[in-house]
Amino acid sequence: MNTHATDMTATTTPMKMATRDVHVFYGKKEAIKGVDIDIDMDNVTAFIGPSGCGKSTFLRTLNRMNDTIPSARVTGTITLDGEDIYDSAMDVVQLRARVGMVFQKPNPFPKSIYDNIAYGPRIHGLATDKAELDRIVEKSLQRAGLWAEVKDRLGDSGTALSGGQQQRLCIARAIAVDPEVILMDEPCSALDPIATAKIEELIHELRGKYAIVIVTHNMQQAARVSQRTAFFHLGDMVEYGETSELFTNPKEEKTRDYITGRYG
Ligand SMILES: Nc1ncnc2c1ncn2[C@@H]1O[C@H](COP(=O)(O)OP(=O)(O)OP(=O)(O)O)[C@@H](O)[C@H]1O
Repeated sequence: MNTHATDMTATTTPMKMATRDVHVFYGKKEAIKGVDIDIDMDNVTAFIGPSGCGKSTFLRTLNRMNDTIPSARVTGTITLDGEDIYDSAMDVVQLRARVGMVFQKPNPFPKSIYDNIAYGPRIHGLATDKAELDRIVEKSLQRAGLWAEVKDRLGDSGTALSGGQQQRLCIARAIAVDPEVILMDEPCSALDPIATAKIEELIHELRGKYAIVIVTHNMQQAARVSQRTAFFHLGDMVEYGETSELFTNPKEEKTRDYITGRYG
């Protein structure tokens, strides 16, 4: 149990995901050491902390992406709307549609822009005909702020777009299967400042429609895009609370050291 975590239970916003005593091991190495966190629908949650502290590892537990790493083992409980996502009855493909993910490096499929978006709805049977699929593609690209730029070239390859556009395409692809949660693992680290600003703006617009969790190295970015921040250090979640509070009045010394740059 992490005794330092800020008590967020006093808030009235609905909890979408909750983790209790979550540990992650890579072989014998313990990368996450008992994390309890509640993630609500209405806020963007940022995970910050020094390199190697376990932010990405913990993020990946939230949609069982760690299942793809043979040495990784997760213990503890993680729920989505109260349902245990590690239960053997959980359909992992379905789970990853409900809890979508956007990676550090934009990774569009080597397919057309249209097919990048249509892929998920097709395999999940979300559209009954072509017109409906067209509507999903348009709506997803609209939501990701990309429609105006690509509407006349939907047949072009997704990989021919700029890096920032590719990342918005990946966000649109996640949105297309109607997720409840979107996990973003340093989504701007490969982007220039203008493309980064567009993604940050997009995160603002998506807030409330999806529960959003973002891992970022960049504290200014966490301060700009999130309302809740969790600070990780050496596999522990040291502090979790309102972003404005955590950055101006941290409760833990380790958090203070990190945000004031005293921690290398
Ligand atoms: N696939 C893996 N196999 C073994 N160890 C791993 C693996 N992935 C991560 N680790 C280790 O787990 C720890 C946490 O790594 P993780 O990538 O989650 O940290 P992070 O905070 O996201 O770091 P960064 O900010 O540098 O991306 C590190 O010690 C890392 O070396």
